Amino acid sequence: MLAKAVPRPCSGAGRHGAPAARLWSVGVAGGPRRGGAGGRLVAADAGERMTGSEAVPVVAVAAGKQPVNGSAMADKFLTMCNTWCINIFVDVQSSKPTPPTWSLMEYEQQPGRKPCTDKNGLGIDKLVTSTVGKSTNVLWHDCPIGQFERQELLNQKGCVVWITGLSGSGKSTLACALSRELHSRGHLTYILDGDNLRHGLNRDLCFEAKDRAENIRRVGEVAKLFADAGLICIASLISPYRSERSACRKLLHNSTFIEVFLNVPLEVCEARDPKGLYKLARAGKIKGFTGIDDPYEAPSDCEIVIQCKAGDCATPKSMA
Ligand SMILES: Nc1ncnc2c1ncn2[C@@H]1O[C@H](COP(=O)(O)OS(=O)(=O)O)[C@@H](OP(=O)(O)O)[C@H]1O
Ligand SMILES: Nc1ncnc2c1ncn2[C@@H]1O[C@H](COP(=O)(O)OP(=O)(O)O)[C@@H](O)[C@H]1O
Repeated sequence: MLAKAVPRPCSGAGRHGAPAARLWSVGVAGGPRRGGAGGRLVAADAGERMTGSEAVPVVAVAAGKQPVNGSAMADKFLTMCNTWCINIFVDVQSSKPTPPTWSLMEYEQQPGRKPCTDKNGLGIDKLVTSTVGKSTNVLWHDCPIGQFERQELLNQKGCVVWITGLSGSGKSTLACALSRELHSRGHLTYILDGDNLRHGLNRDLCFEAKDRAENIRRVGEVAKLFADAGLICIASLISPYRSERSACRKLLHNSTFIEVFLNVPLEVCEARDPKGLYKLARAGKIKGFTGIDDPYEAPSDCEIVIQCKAGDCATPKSMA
């Protein structure tokens, strides 16, 4: 269990006699991998400044204008970072009776990274924001618990298995079989099924080319998050366009995107037609149906091809 926050002076308090600012330093229990504060929580009104070099490695810098509760802040970070040290410096005008609420500006956790200090040495850096797509002034917030730690916890490597193929080719069936197989071997998986996602996240999209492209892009981004979470993410959607599939691949590290082409001829899919959609498409009641009057670009360089001809189709279990 994590220790409750016990306010007490931090290690650097009183050494420098810097008068202008009050400082809140919160040290969180050091962990085995990264070294740190020595396994004890310290949440202290230090009474004066302390520089990063005096403390355990500085990993966070914070500043703000509202009142803060040091213990709550420490608790919050204990929850977040219970495996190694995190120090948070909040600069306070000494005239104010209570320290301010912090707002995380920047943190660093990698050895050798430059500590966050401003020219006054208050441990406050300039905000570095960027423009990403249509979002301006956005800042990436990181957390010391990353993919590596999650993967260690789960004892597996996060990755994406991307199943592409015509409607009726067996994508969902294969995704379920694979999930079941991996689950039985103790692996955590999650399926992102095109049809299912169109009931929620992608309900605003239709089957026009630009909407399909957006559909694939979103699923790629979500799949990336699941892989980052340490899961084996199985994405199963038609994803008919090569360029969009390739863009999804680029979102992930090498070898963590496994593209599986369920190569089932249109005639076989059409003969199966479990939802009667091919029939409707042939009757002109569904426009732009993949394989009928909308393109499917077969992968040319995917990791796995599962060939399935009429009357010669492996069982989903053996495919998995
Ligand atoms: N016009 C058209 N073309 C193809 N498919 C259609 C269409 N309209 C509806 N459906 C149903 O939607 C499912 C495909 O959704 P996806 O999100 O996988 O498609 S895509 O990747 O955006 O192309 C697909 O599910 P699956 O049969 O599981 O592939 C169909 O049930
Ligand atoms: N390996 C297989 N062999 C024979 N039939 C299959 C196989 N995989 C799936 N099917 C059948 O094909 C139909 C379409 O499967 P489904 O998984 O819904 O495809 P998709 O998700 O690509 O539309 C279903 O009726 C399913 O039972």
